[in-house]
Amino acid sequence: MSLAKDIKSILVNEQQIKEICERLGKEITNDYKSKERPIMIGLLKGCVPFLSDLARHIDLPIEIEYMDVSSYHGGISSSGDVKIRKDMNTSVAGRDILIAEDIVDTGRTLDTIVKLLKHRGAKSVEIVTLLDKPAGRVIPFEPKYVGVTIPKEFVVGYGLDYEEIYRNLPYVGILKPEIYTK
Ligand SMILES: O=P(O)(O)OC[C@H]1O[C@H](OP(=O)(O)OP(=O)(O)O)[C@H](O)[C@@H]1O
Ligand SMILES: Nc1nc2[nH]cnc2c(=O)[nH]1
Repeated sequence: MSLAKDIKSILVNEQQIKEICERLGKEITNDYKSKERPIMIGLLKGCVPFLSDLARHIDLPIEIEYMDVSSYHGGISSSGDVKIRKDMNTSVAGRDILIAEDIVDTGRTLDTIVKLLKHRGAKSVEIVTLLDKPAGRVIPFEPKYVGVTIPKEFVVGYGLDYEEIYRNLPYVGILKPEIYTK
C-alpha cells in the first residue's frame, strides 16, 4: 500500500531538504565555532531524519542528546499538554543548547522545553527547525534557525506523523483531509 497516495501535494521536496540542511549546517557551524561543545538536543520522535541530516553539515565537536516529548496524542491538533516521555541524562547547566525540531506550530512544545532547560541552568538555548508554521501559534515564539516557513496546513513526512504513520516519507507533504476526517 503506497503512502504517497494519501498526500495532496508535496510542500518541501528531497532536494529542498538537502539544501536547507547544507545552509543551516553552515550557519550553525559559523555561529557556534567559538562555543565549547554545544549540545544539540533532538525532540523525539519527529526530529530524527532532520537532526540526522543536519548534524552531518555541522563541522564542530557537538554532543547529541534526545528528549522524547509529545503533545499530539493522535489527531491533528495539539492537546496543549506537553509530556516528557523520556528525559535526557546529561546536565545542561552552563552549556550552550541547540534544540533540533521538525516543526514549530502552536509554539507550546518549544515554549515548555526552552523554559525547562533555562530553569536547569543552560547558558544559552536556541532552536533550529525544519518547518515553521507561524499562523499556528498560540504562544509567541520565534525559532532562530528556520528551514522553511509553511502555511497553516497539516503536514506529514520526513519525521512528521499522522497517528504514527508517514514519518518515513522522504519529503514533507500536505495530508489529504479525507485521511483525518474519515
Ligand atoms: O508547536 P507545537 O504545536 O507544540 O507542535 C510542534 C510539535 O509537534 C510535533 O510533536 P508531537 O507532539 O506530535 O510528537 P512526535 O514528535 O513524537 O510526533 C513536532 O515534532 C513538535 O515537537
Ligand atoms: N505531523 C504533524 N505534526 C505536527 N505537530 C504540529 N504541527 C504539525 C503538523 O502540521 N503535522
